[in-house]
Amino acid sequence: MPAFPIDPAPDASLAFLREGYAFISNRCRRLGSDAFHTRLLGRPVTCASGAEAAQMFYEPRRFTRNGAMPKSALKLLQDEGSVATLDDEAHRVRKAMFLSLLGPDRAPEVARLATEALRESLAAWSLQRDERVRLHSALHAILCRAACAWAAVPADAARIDRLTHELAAMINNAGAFGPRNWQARLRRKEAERFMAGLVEDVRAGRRHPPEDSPLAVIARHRDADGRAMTPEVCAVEMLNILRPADAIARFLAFGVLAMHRHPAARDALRAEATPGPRTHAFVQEVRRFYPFFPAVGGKAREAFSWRGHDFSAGDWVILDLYGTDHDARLWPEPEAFRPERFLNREPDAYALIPQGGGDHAVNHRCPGEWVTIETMTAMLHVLATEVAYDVPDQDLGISLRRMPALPADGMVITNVRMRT
Ligand code: HEM
Repeated sequence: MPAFPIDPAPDASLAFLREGYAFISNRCRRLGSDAFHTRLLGRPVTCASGAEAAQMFYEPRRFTRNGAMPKSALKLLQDEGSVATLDDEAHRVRKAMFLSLLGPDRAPEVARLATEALRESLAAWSLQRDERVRLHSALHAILCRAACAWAAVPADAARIDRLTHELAAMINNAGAFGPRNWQARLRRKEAERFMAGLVEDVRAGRRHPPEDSPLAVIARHRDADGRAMTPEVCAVEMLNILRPADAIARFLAFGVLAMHRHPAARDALRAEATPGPRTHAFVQEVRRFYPFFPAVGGKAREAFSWRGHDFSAGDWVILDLYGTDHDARLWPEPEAFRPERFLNREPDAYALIPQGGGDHAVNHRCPGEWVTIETMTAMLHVLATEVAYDVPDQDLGISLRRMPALPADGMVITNVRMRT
């Protein structure tokens, strides 16, 4: 007998699309349980929510990501051979490479490049006051430029423009099936060919990026078996470093929306001459409050028990990221935007999980978390303190059915002025 309640619907796929980010937590509430059994895409699955579920899910080596995501989404978001598809020693060694590139000591460098690029754009926008700036796409282009500079990817304005569109298509169409997904995959192939060519140039001595740049590190990395990655896998990992520019741009657009909706929270940022604890707390609350990845899936690698239910090897489990970040047991009044909850408090590794949970080195938790936090902190502080702007009439609504989510009109600002 299953230990958890069973969702009475024969297949919940349509309900998942209809309810989006709230799908798992709605059912957990209704069924009075932190986990339930259902079927998605015709396959049996256990969905689980909350910090204890995250602890169960992020037990090292318990789950693989292989077979846990539809192939159409995998092809756009990670692709074969990427760090996300590896397990055990192969994963540990590849992940260590990512952590050496993206860890806390490297994050300030990315934040500095991103902030410089932002300041340049702000100065340009302030000269054309009637310009409507759609912040999500504008910030994506800015971050893409900064990420290319940092990763040692040579790119002129046209190449950055193309790359920005290719990367955006990967994210926007990951949840789509059919022609839209195929088209995005074709664009991904173009980006991959370009990256693979750069890696071949480095290996042949035709190109000399800085020793500690992502391009150089990825080109010379040796996997657990002592072999270099193929140029194709190097290209996949280069995109894994560039593509999240879109993710950070989404969180920044949400951050600007939060400053607009909560002027007192924005004033707390303004009160800090340089980004300090209040700016940090604001960034953490943006990451907790606003939706990005709804959930993450894994397939059990061996049998284990949790809360009286026996899982078998091959069982499919989905962990509710968004619902855990809105769990009232962890976050009193979870639907209130309250940066103070993070003042002088570093969150538990299984409670705040917009980028996964547990230990970065031994499981699949996002290695880009430090870069995300540091970049958001620096850029939101600039947006709060160095410029003023108007937020014209627009649809600022966020549909929890649209994955990945965004304010409906992309967060438009106008009349950008430099603050003296
Ligand atoms: C808003 C920003 C971001 C969000 C919401 C986000 C979210 C996530 C999530 C949910 C995972 C999967 C965790 C799991 O499978 O358990 C992940 C993995 C990953 N992320 Fe991020 N991410 C962000 C930024 C970044 C950045 C800036 C980078 C790199 C520059 C990055 C690179 C990766 C990589 C390489 C993985 C796979 C790690 C592995 O399998 O071990 N992400 N991210």
